[in-house]
Amino acid sequence: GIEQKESPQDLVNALHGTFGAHHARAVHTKGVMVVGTFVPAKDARSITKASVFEMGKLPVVARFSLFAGVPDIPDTANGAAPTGLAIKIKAKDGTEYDFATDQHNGFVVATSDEFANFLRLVGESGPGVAHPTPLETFLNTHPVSKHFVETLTSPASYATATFFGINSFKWTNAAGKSAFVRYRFVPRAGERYLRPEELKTMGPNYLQDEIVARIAKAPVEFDWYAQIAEDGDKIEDPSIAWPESRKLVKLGTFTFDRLPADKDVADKQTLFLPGTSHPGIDPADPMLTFRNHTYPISFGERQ
Ligand code: HEM
Repeated sequence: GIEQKESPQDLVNALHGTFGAHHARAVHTKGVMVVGTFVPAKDARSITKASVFEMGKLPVVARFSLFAGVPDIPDTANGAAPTGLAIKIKAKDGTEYDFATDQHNGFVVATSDEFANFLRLVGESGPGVAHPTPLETFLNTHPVSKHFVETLTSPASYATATFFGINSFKWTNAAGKSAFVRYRFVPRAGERYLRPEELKTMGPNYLQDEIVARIAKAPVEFDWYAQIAEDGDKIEDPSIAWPESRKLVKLGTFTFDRLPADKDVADKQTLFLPGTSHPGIDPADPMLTFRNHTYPISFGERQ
């Protein structure tokens, strides 16, 4: 495995150090919750024995969010991207299947230790700091991270972005055959992102307001796919995307059709744990296990 110097609490502290201390999510703080259903696709069972794919239609809660750990950040600000989509499927046996994904195919760095370092550099490179800032110096020697920040996009709507699971899982089917997979959630509405000059014309809550208005008129749908790794694809390095030529297996469809009855209660009480094991589904990237230890710390601090 990969050695970790920084603990989950260190990462929560690093997030607060960069974005500010408050009693809300340490990152992806500004968000909007939606409610709906999941319907599995039949091909899912060819690659996993997970029972969630045998239960028919199931209830789902989900949350769209901006990246930054800043509660009132404008949807148009630097730090809003990459936006996130977290989903929880509530299975009939009480099991919860959770995902927390974002808009960029590939993480900004490879490990949780590097993420702590990156967050501190962002914190040291705010307005008024002389150029090159510590962050600029880092980016000039780290092409993968530089590519990440230079290729961030702003969706026209939360319903028109593709969201990526980024970290790898090992899936095992009923015959005992395993494959490494990464998730993606593809909008039925089609992808659309804003040009910088379009983004400038948008209001500070444009994403949040638009998704609420859209769902009031018609359901918002995403298809869930597993991208299947081939030999040589990086399993433990989430900063390296797998080639687009890799096979995609459709796993099912999410339909978000309303808001939760009490949105503030739902937001506060919901914790997504994206690195949980289930029969047929095992985390294969140490960052997933790390995330499962980190999110509950932030959850505890925001109760
Ligand atoms: C070492 C790496 C990471 C750390 C330390 C980290 C940390 C956190 C923390 C502390 C939260 C707040 C949890 C809560 O209060 O409920 C959070 C939320 C979130 N993270 Fe991460 N994260 C990491 C990697 C990732 C990656 C790779 C993705 C995308 C694939 C991601 C997507 C999200 C999303 C979408 C949320 C919001 C969940 C919600 O709406 O409740 N994170 N993260």
